[in-house]
Amino acid sequence: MQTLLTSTQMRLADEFTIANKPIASIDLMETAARAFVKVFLRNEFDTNKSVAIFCGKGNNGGDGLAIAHLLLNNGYENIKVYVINFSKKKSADFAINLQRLDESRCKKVVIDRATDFKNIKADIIIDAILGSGLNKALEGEYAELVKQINNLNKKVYSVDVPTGFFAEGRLTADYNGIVAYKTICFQRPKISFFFPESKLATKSYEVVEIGLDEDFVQKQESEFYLVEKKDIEKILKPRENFSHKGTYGHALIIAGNSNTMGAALLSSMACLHTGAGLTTACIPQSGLIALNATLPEVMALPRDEYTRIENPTKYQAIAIGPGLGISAEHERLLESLFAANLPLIIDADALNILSERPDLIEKIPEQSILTPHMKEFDRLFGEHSNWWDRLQTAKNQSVRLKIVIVLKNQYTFVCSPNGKVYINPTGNPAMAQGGMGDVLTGIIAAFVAQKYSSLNAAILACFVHGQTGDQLADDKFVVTASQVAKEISGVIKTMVP
Ligand SMILES: NC(=O)C1=CN([C@@H]2O[C@H](COP(=O)(O)OP(=O)(O)OC[C@H]3O[C@@H](n4cnc5c(N)ncnc54)[C@H](O)[C@@H]3O)[C@@H](O)[C@H]2O)[C@@H](O)CC1
Repeated sequence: MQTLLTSTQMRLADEFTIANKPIASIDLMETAARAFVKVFLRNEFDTNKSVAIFCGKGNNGGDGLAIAHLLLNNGYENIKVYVINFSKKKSADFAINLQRLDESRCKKVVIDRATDFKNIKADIIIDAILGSGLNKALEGEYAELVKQINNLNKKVYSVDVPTGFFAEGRLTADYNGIVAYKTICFQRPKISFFFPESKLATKSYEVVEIGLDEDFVQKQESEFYLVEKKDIEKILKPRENFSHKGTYGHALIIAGNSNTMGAALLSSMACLHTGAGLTTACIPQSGLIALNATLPEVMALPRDEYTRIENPTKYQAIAIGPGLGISAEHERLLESLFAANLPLIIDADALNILSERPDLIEKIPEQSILTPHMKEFDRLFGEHSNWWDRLQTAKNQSVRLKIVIVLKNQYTFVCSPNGKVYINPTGNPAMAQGGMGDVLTGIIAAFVAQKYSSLNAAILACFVHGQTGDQLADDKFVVTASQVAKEISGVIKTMVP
């Protein structure tokens, strides 16, 4: 897992590296600039293009000056640096790089006021005005300057973070910072990049290594971790010799209704392909033919309004909710499962039932896994106007109720009872289609059945679900839920030790 750091922690990592490694602060800045330029050159290899580099007077601006130098050395002839002189304060490394620039042949313009700034003819803009040192929203001259830069409608590359964008914390819809085409950020992605609001600030981002002390970075106390493929490979267990269906657990999927039987089929299909030893679908009579015709390996437990799950302990995982329908009978069924006090996987309509019965939320069995999307989450725990606040609530509720909350989005947040948030990096917009959540629920159920802990099951499921979608999206505009369910086993195979 990559530990994600706040801006303050990044500054500490910077100081620690300078104090403990044989590297001076100005050389660390040079390394960062070089790493930026490497990516920039890969994206914009045409040295005939003209580049305008806007530099503030802090270290972000210092990076910009070093980048100007490097681009000149890499054959870009048409480079112009705009020094934003709105404050007297300047950082020491900015001052060193400004002197270096003054000794070079690079063109430089000093901007004392936003109105000094006239039409810029450059093909590309590099934004190094303010970086992670941002301490308040842009206003006055900075806000005006940024507005003018955005109005140029040029391709903007931001250094480390778009000017005006908070690297962590609440993001509001009235964002007035730089709108970047790409942000090339240092050592770790910014926590804010995982929130949907970040699309107002940058279309994409790429992280570059700048030589900060990795051990120090990794050991920082953090609430946010980014899951990596190597973590998944470490958690996944191979199928053992002499094992049998009993080894891999029995999953029960309580799902489907007359008009939403597909949800039960998708969930069961995903559970099957993720390796549960046995899968039983608890569905209404009306779905039996469909189930038997499409998923012969899955057993049926026909459901009517009086159904209770007799002997729930015979299942190693019980998931409830996909396409279930909301009714008094289903409410009673959920309540009876809670009474058995076994961890459950709770999705879709089971979540909607809970949002109508706040008293039941208090009775969710510990170690259960809830898989809400944004709307389901807000129905359960209250309206939120931004993702930062929503995630804080998810974190707090996970700790309070001792449950795992899988808050679904392009980057899904897995909130654990230990207060940590594990961010899933896989998945893509081609997967934005009905049924995808049902598949995720089936995958989680299969991992729980195979005796992974609730947290690991959720982390594994989100990763392989997204990874399967990513592989399918390589040559597809849209990826359907059943395609993901069917391919999942092949993807897991590539990651099992
Ligand atoms: N690990 C690190 O921390 C490294 C950081 N580097 C660069 O250093 C940057 C951070 O540099 P600094 O801490 O000098 O800060 P910045 O260069 O981001 O900002 C400079 C100063 O602007 C002022 N300011 C903040 N918000 C403002 C606002 N809304 N309006 C007007 N002024 C405002 C603050 O006084 C701040 O110190 C990073 O983003 C990165 O580009 C790199 O040089 C190398 C390593």
